[in-house]
Parts: sequence; structure tokens; C-alpha cells
Amino acid sequence: MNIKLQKSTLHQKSTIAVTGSKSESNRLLLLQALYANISIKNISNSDDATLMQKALKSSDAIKDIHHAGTAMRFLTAYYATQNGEEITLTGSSRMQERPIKILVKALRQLGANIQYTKNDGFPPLQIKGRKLRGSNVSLAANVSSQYISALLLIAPTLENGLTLTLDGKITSIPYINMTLSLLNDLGVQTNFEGNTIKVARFEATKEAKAFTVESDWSSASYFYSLIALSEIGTTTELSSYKQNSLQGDSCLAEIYQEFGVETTFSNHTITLIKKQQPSTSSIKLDLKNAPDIAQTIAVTAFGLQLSCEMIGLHTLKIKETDRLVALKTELEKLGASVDITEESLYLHEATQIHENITIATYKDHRMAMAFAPLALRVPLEIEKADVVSKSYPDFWKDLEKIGVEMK
Ligand SMILES: O=C(O)C1=C[C@@H](OP(=O)(O)O)[C@@H](O)[C@H](O)C1
Ligand SMILES: C=C(OP(=O)(O)O)C(=O)O
Repeated sequence: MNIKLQKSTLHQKSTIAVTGSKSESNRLLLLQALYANISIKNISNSDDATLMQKALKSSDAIKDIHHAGTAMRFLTAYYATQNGEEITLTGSSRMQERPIKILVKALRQLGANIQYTKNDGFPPLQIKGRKLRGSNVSLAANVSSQYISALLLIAPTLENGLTLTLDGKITSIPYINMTLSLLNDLGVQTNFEGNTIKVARFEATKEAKAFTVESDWSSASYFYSLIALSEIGTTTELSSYKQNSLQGDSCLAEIYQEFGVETTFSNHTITLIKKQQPSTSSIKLDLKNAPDIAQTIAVTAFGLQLSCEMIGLHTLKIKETDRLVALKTELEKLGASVDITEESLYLHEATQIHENITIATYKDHRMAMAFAPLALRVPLEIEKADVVSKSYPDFWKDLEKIGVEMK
């Protein structure tokens, strides 16, 4: 399904309820499988969270988690600890190209029985669950924080807890802190100092533990972009958010000030208003702590005809697609000039934005959602638009609600 976006003007005021964070949801679903006293509210309706629930519920020997990175990594650790269970964990063709060796090696060091069924270092995995006896492991921390979160989530169930030593520069740290915060909320003792994380063993209790998932900040990024590209005074209200978020992408509130967007918090709602024109003609950011908003920011800067330099993007090559190449290709179709390296992107100030371009989405939800706000500048078409369901199934409905016209 392709969607044609007409050149649109946003409603002066709108209200959107954004689905729950997929990162928080998939952590809590895993913890719920380990600790039965947990209940979860405002769970994400994303494919990734639905696939996670399905995999955990089904008794099938083959679990297919499609494109869901967190489900792949978290379930690898989970099934490795499930004594007596034998499963094959697989995913989409792209998932079979996304590396998992660092996690598998760490789990094997703890005693896990995991085999690669196709290519060494990549899913599918055959996992024979058993009691893991190890309690100390070191692993590379510069490729994906999801390997670390996966180990942390099973850590309190291990006989002696777990001590992790992180080698190299730590990437996507807020996601590690999110995992530790949720463990703390459950009652687990943790300590993160320098490059060492310690998690104590934690026994299940009978006391009910209710968690409410905050709405997804990465999904909010597309509304930040829309407001940044709209006329002064345009406002949208998004729910349900917290001022002290566990999600690193909440740095959007600060970043988008430079694009002229002001954020106010009240009663679990954030109000975004386009206050002024951008305060600068060139944006410079290090996104090693918030990789998922890189595409949104690049497109906002392009739409506002600003130059933009982003570093800390070394993880983008192993996500749903090689996002650096995908961004360069699609922005240049629209008239931009973009330089990329292995870990950075430089967008030159645009002098034009071509109309009626069809944006390819590379099976990447964020390519579709990041480019959609350009409809406030030019008519454009988004290819295979249903790809958004990976994280935000209601995206196109909500886009219409805010005033974007489409067919
Ligand atoms: O732990 C998580 O929930 C996530 C961690 C990040 O991945 P990396 O740590 O691989 O950068 C992020 O990109 C992903 O969307 C979700
Ligand atoms: C990278 C992402 O997800 P995952 O790694 O969990 O597939 C994302 O949602 O942008």
C-alpha cells in the first residue's frame, strides 16, 4: 500500500493519544514471563510488542519474531534460561542479517546451549534451555545496548545474580538505564558504575506489581517534526507522557527548541507549539544516546532548509535497514546533498525540495514516518506505507487527525 500525501496545513490545535513505548512494553513482557505478579497497562499495540506476546504465549517450537530487534535479543536470553525447553528463534530476512554473536557468546559463557542454524553470528538460533550457572561475563558494548538489556533482564533469576563488564564505548546508554529502572521498580537491586553493572538475584513475590507504560517518545518525534514544519502558533497535545521519562528519546523536547518548538508538560500530556522560526541555520548533534530519532531530525532539518551534522550514528547500519544509506538516497531524490560516513551524516542546506517524489521505505517503519511531515512543504508519496505497524500502527490515522491530507 502506497500513500499519497497532499501538500497540507496542520489544524491549529489537535490532540493525539500515542501508543505505549515498545521498548518499555517488551522489557515488561519479558519480566512478566519471569515474575508472574507483574501487570502491565498502556502496553504498545505495535507489531513488535504483539509478536513478543505471541512468542511467549505459544507452545510452538519455532518462534518467528519478524523484524522485532528487542524480541529477538530479549527472547534469546529468556529461552536460554528455560530449563527443558527447546525452541528455534527466527525472524525476517533482515533479522537474519542483524548480528547477535556478542549476546550468544556472553550467554554461552554463562553456560547456555545455543546453536546457529544458518550463518555463524546471525539468527535463526536453536536454543536448548538449561539452568545457567555463571555469574560474571564481559561483552562488547559498542554495537547494540539490546545485548546488555537482554542479559540484565534474566540476571535476577540467575543463582548468584550477574556482574557484567562492558568493553569499549557504551552505546544507547538510556536504554540500559531504562532496563535497570524497571528492574529497580520491581524490587531488584542493581548497580551501574563505570563499565560494571551488578544485578542481585531476586525471588518472585506474591505482592501484585502494576506497571503503566509511558507513551512512545520515538513515535512523538514525528509530531515534533510536523510542528517544526508548521506555521507559528500551531499546537498539538500528545498523551500520556511523564516529565521524568525512562526513554532517552525524550531529549526531543530540548533538541526541537532549536527548531522553534516549545514543549510544556501538564497532567501526563505534552503540548508542542511552534513558537518561532529556528534559532540557527545549522544543527549539530551527537545521537549515540538516541539513534532512533536521527531520521526524523534529518528530515526536519531538510524541510526547514537548514544544514545538519549528526554524529554517533554507528548503530544505524544494523537496524531495520542501513539507515545512513537509506536517508542519503531518499533525501537526495528530494533535492538534498548528503555526505555520510560509517557513523555520521552531513546534510547541506537545501535550496529546493522536489515535488511528487516517491519515498522508498526499505521495510523500515522510521523511513515512512520520518518523511511524512514533508507533506507540509510538498506533495509526496510514501511507498509500502503499512510498514509503520512495527512500532506505530495508528500512525496514518493520527496523521490525518492532525491535518495531513492523504489518499
Ligand atoms: O533496547 C531497546 O528497546 C532499544 C535499543 C536501541 O537499539 P541499540 O541499542 O541497538 O542501538 C534502539 O535503537 C531500539 O529501537 C530499541
Ligand atoms: C531499531 C529499532 O528497533 P529494533 O532494533 O528493536 O528492531 C527501531 O525501532 O528503530
